[in-house]
Amino acid sequence: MEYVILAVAIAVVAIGAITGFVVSGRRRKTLPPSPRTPVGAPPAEPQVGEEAETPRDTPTRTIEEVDLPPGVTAPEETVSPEAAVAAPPLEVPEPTAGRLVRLRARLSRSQTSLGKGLLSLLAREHLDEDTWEEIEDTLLTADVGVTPTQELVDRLRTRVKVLGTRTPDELRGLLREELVALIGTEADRSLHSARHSAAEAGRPSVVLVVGVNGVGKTTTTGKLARVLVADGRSVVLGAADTFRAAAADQLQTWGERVGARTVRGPEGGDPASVAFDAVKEGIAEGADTVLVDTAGRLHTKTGLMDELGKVKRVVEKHGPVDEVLLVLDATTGQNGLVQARVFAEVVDITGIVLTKLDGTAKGGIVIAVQRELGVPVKLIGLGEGADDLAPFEPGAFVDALIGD
Ligand SMILES: Nc1nc2c(ncn2[C@@H]2O[C@H](COP(=O)(O)OP(=O)(O)OP(=O)(O)O)[C@@H](O)[C@H]2O)c(=O)[nH]1
Repeated sequence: MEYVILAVAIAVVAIGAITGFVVSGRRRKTLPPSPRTPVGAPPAEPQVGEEAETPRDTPTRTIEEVDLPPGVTAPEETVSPEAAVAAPPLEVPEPTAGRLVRLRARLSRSQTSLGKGLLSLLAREHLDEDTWEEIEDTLLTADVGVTPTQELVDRLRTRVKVLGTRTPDELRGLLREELVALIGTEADRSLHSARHSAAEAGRPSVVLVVGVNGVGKTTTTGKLARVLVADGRSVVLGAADTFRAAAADQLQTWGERVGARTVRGPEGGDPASVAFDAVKEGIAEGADTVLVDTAGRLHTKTGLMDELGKVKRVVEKHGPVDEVLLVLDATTGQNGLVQARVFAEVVDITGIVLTKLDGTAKGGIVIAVQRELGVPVKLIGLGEGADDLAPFEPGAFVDALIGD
């Protein structure tokens, strides 16, 4: 019996010893001591379980740059840590109502030459032929245009005669009425920027922004996004100016400031396809308005003008374009009218944006360009600031010119 107990005890001890050896052997295999490489010796082969070193010759990639393995899709709501930290707070643009009144001082050059010039001439005691000619010259110099100038002078002559003696207030009232009538109060100057009804698939309004190089198209598109956001619209921007490298970045920056997504394409890519994609994105997002900035083009270059027609046709595959805004630089005078004519032959212009009215004494271009195209001025640019684009109101504009 004692032998049996002894044999069992020996067997237990032997099994324990064998098991302990195997486990510790496994541990050793799992965590081998990291071999130190002697100086000058070739680097040792990496061992199983060692941390792989970052290769020194390849730049570090961010998480966005690393492709997912096939079959794995990225989660929808992934926000990169950088975006979460760096995203600047969204700006709240100023309301658009009364913007022109706020910016009236910016028309100072036109105020002095057109508004004050006319008032002081009309205030002369004797309104002889020479004075009427001076009035005419003042209007022509301010780019009012020949026919509208003639109409205005004829009406003023008649009314001043009827009036007899004139006080400064009466004169101001008279001039105001006639200038407002010349600009016109009947036209619809609102921008079609609301979503279409469910009957029209609830698609967004589409606004194309066109014009020659450097008139301020891209900045106007950016400012217009702010105008629309200020009025409660949601906006998608289309950077179809693939011609000028910086234009898409510029537009995207404008958009980011007010939370509007910018759809862009490769540099030098097909503008029509960017415009098409922007509208598609606007539909997918359920946006109110899609604003498409197009490349500046010389109105004398037939190929580029044809391309603009194509942009419009391609966008129309989603449905009719609601607005085509022609941006004109008010400081270019008669040249602006020539541009307007050529653009109107290629696309149906629905509204005019006159930029840089702060830098000219030729505020009369508002009247001339409307006459030229038979299309209303809808917005005016009065400076380089983000909220220096104002919806155009004839009464407020004339008040700014002649003082109220
Ligand atoms: N003073 C003043 N400057 C303006 C106004 N609108 C635009 N600008 C300036 O005009 C310059 C040209 O503007 P952009 O928007 O780059 O012109 P663009 O028409 O897009 O140019 P392209 O892409 O070359 O066709 C910029 O310096 C703007 O700040 C305005 O109402 N007043």
